[in-house]
Amino acid sequence: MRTSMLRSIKSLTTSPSVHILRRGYSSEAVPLRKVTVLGAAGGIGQPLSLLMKLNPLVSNLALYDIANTPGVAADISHINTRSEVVGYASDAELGKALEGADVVIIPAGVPRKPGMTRDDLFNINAGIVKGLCEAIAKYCPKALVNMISNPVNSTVPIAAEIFKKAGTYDPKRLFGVTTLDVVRAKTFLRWKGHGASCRG
Ligand SMILES: NC(=O)c1ccc[n+]([C@@H]2O[C@H](COP(=O)([O-])OP(=O)(O)OC[C@H]3O[C@@H](n4cnc5c(N)ncnc54)[C@H](O)[C@@H]3O)[C@@H](O)[C@H]2O)c1
Ligand SMILES: O=C(O)C[C@H](O)C(=O)O
Repeated sequence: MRTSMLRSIKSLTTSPSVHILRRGYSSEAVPLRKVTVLGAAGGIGQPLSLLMKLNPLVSNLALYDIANTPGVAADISHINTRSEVVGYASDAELGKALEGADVVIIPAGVPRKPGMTRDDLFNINAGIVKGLCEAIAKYCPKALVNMISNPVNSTVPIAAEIFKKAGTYDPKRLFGVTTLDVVRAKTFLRWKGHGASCRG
């Protein structure tokens, strides 16, 4: 009886299914992490949310937007990866979207249309970012905040001021995505260097 039991255990521990179990066990050791995307249904928000859904480090994905959230959240939730997806569709649900978030990514706002300057964007996006950051200070003051909404060199300082006012500011927890501007600047400089006119 004892020998056959040992044999069974041995066969269990060497069978391919155990490797799967072991893998399953080790993935459970990955800590729970909630990521909230504010502006999740937009041109940037949708592919960004998809990438977050593919990230095995994310356990909970909260998708918030004032328009089109249910469809986007449903589509993204059908991807068979670890994280649970919940969509939040109105101002009244913003607190729930943010509660417990470890990381908040903000692509909410308007993008430039032909003829608009970054100043025009500022006039609209500053107010949007202000409201969202006030909610972050209230519902997830310790979260890492990654700003995408442009002009990012103004929206990050707005976020900083909101957090300072709320007493939650930590410069190590506030980020802005500047890659686009850096890449553009390099391209325009190269064009200048070659005597070509700046387009864009
Ligand atoms: N930093 C960068 O590298 C970079 C690159 C591209 C775009 N952007 C900026 O990102 C922002 C989004 O661009 P896009 O192309 O996705 O625009 P978009 O119009 O496609 O999407 C914006 C989304 O924000 C939502 N939104 C508006 N107000 C909101 C609010 N108060 N709360 C939550 N959601 C709100 C809209 O409903 C929409 O779904 C723009 O400001 C754009 O300039 C930044
Ligand atoms: O260039 C801009 O200011 C708008 C555009 O959506 C972008 O951020 O690239």
